[in-house]
Amino acid sequence: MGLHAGYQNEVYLQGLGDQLPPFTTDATKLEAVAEEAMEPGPFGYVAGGAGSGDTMRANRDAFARWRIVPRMLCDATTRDTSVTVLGTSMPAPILLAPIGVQSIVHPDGELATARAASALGVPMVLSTASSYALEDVAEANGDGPRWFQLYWPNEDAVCVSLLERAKAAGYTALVVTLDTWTLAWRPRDLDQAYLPFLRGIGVANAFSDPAFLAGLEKSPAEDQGMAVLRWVSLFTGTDKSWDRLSFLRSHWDGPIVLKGIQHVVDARRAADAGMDGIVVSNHGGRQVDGAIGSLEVLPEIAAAVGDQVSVLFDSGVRTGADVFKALALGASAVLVGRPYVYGLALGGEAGVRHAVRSLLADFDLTLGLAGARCPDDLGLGSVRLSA
Ligand SMILES: Cc1cc2nc3c(=O)[nH]c(=O)nc-3n(C[C@H](O)[C@H](O)[C@H](O)COP(=O)(O)O)c2cc1C
Ligand SMILES: O=C(O)C(=O)c1ccccc1
Repeated sequence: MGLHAGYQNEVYLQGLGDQLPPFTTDATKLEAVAEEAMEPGPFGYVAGGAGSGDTMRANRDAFARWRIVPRMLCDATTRDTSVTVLGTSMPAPILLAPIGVQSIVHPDGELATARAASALGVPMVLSTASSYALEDVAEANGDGPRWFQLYWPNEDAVCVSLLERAKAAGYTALVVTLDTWTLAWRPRDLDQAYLPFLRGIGVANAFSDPAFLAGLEKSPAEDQGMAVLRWVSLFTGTDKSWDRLSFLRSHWDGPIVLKGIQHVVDARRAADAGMDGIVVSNHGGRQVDGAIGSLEVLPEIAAAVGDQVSVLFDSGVRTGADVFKALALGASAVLVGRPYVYGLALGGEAGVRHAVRSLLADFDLTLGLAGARCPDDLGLGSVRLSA
């Protein structure tokens, strides 16, 4: 048996003692379940996408078009889902995507996520816009694997300071997000006039950063509004260029991954720039409304650069079958976003654990039932485009 499939037995056995799982094991229903429990502002912020939601739908539609073609009599009873990506070994090719401002859904926010991730050995990618300082999240994460997501500040001193702090706190890889240099038109948030930062959430890394604080005339305690504006303006704009990646390289000695790649030419540029990895992602459909479904571009990007850089994938991963399909189409691992945030909203640390264990078990079982023993067994022959 695979390690994670054991959660299936655990759930059924607990049923003998009349105990049900804390909430649904169906990640495609999680959003509806979470909506009942969440405040409208935070729920809309998490669930929403750019514009009409077209790209969010495209992300899911792209998964539905690919079908798994199972194989039989493969002796897939004993399975090993573990992989090593960019020097980080993980129990399955699944990481927790960087999600900012998690305290809007649960007071423990990223601390709870960090504890759940560490208990499972699943890597978390901490957002620059976290609600707790990166050092506090690292402490909650303990020995767990962790990467840091960078929203690349316009001031080099602040950038270097964040990188040094992340390194010192044990984050081993840097994920540089390129697709969110300003927030898209998001009607769901606009209609409620709801934006977390303006309410002073997601600024913990700024307000604990000496280089950031050095640029303020008044402390955040004296003038929170000015401090928030400075933080927001640091991440707004596109003055960076491909040749500036060498700056990050010179201040970060671990792997660097570019997140938000959708065009094969950009994937090649990332490889040419000496990056270690990319995340094929459209930010969960939150940035360019009308953009192509992220899974649609994965095969061509993996074919173009898969032998030079680690190709990770996100946007729309919900089930074990989705993980399977992304790996078959060339990803070495996937990041999952909203599902674990709904888990956090519904049950704090235990909720994240349940949501992630459900995905791990579902993936492990799908892998075995389709006739594969490990992620490496998957390839283009494992799936087919349906009409
Ligand atoms: C509420 C929310 C906040 C997010 N914050 C960040 C962030 O701070 N940094 C980042 O790189 N991506 C952020 N993302 C994007 C995720 O990392 C990821 O790309 C996306 O959620 C994947 O799609 P999925 O939610 O369909 O799994 C955020 C996504 C959501 C839903
Ligand atoms: O909302 C987002 O998608 C996002 O990436 C973000 C950006 C800054 C702060 C918090 C989240």
